[in-house]
Amino acid sequence: MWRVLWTLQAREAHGLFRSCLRHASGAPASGSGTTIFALSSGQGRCGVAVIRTSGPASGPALRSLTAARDLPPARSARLRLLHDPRSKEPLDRALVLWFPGPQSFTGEDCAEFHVHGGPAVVSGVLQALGGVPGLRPAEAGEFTRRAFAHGKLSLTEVEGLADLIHAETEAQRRQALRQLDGELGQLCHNWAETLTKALAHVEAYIDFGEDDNLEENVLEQADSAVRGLEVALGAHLRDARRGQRLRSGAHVVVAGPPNAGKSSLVNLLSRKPVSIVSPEPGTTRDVLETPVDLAGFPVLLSDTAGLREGVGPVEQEGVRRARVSCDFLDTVVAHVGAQSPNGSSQRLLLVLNKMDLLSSEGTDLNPHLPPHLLLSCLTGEGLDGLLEALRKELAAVCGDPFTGPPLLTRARHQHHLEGCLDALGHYKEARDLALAAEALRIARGHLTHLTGGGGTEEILDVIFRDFCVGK
Ligand SMILES: Nc1nc2c(ncn2[C@@H]2O[C@H](COP(=O)(O)OP(=O)(O)OP(=O)(O)O)[C@@H](O)[C@H]2O)c(=O)[nH]1
Repeated sequence: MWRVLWTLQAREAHGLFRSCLRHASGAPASGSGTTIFALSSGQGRCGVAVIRTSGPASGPALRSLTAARDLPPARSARLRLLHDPRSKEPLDRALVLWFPGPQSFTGEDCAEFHVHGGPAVVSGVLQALGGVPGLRPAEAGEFTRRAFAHGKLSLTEVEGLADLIHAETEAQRRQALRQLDGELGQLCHNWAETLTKALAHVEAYIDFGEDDNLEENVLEQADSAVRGLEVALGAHLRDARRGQRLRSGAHVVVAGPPNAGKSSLVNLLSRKPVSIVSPEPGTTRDVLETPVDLAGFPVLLSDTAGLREGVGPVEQEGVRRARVSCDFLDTVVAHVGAQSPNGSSQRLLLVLNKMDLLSSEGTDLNPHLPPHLLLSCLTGEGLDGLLEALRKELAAVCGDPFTGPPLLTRARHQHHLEGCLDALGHYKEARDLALAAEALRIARGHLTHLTGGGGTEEILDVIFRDFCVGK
């Protein structure tokens, strides 16, 4: 009796999860409603431009522009002459594709027109589509929103897709792709299933506590599942800000004494003349920031004024700003020169520049220096070693998207995991089983919300705002 009860609950939970996904955006669950169209490739002159449609009038639109009675075979490219259905004006010779729903990106009937990428061709085809009854231009992110509404993507996958479109470095791309592949969503789904089982155990005990047919130790099994989940959530929350840093970029500050070669290093790492380099000490007076891709990680690199005392008010202000930069959270400080920057509690890489000026025996190096790297900005010697050391520091600060577990990439994820953990705490403290079961339901609700179930319109609006028209 107990096993049957559990199976039903697990199925119900799964069905509920899928229907929450469908209803979360308020969009229709089937291919009814309007048909949208947009240029899905980038703006501007290009070899090939892709125009997509999604919705029930996709088939009629495709037939109309190709002046054909039949649609091309599903998911197979065909070369067709496109016409404006109203003026009969030929527009282009293009590849067309037909994706009948639900086996399409959005889950609806979709068509694609791969046209030559000249602005006149693109605008001609868009105008022709605008003249087909039932079609209207798509809004930003509307294709993806429809995919979400039809359960084709979970919310974490939608976020992964948005991140992939915006990814500028290899590590960002890797993290986004993993999220788009559903790793984070799957993890949450597994955790939610663990809670569904634990909840089923508790409810079974409430209903059939004294029943001989009830499996033994059901409450202990629920307790042990909750303990395991607490450990797993705790581990992810300890890493919580890494994934967010990987999305937004880590901060690397180059600090040190005047004339050490800080600006030379910033220019070398960013491969552009960001800062003025001069033999005169005290050249850099302010904090100069530039975004760079360091070993695949997105980084905001800061050049700073040389740290020294007894200088005029302007340079003193520069020194103060340099120290403030070093004190930012999540900062890696590449300190060029022999002393540690005062007051910095951040991760520190000590780099000794101008190694080309050292004697070949290295006898002019202080033997009591802490661990350091040698570099010459002039010759480039030691640069590979510095980049590798920075890669390791950044992987520690941002998480490693190549080998590590799926990262939490948004404050929203952190919020729901904290809420889930909090509810598990209430479960343990609950004085009766009904309250314990309710705490498990709340905990599971947080995980469901994380992947998009029961999401509110406002959250969806924020997430879909990241998309461009045509995606
Ligand atoms: N020989 C040698 N000279 C270097 C090297 N790196 C930088 N320099 C020179 O050192 C001088 C100072 O370089 P900067 O990069 O302006 O030094 P800085 O630390 O930014 O200086 P401040 O603005 O005073 O803080 C310049 O003349 C550079 O050409 C190096 O590796 N070897």
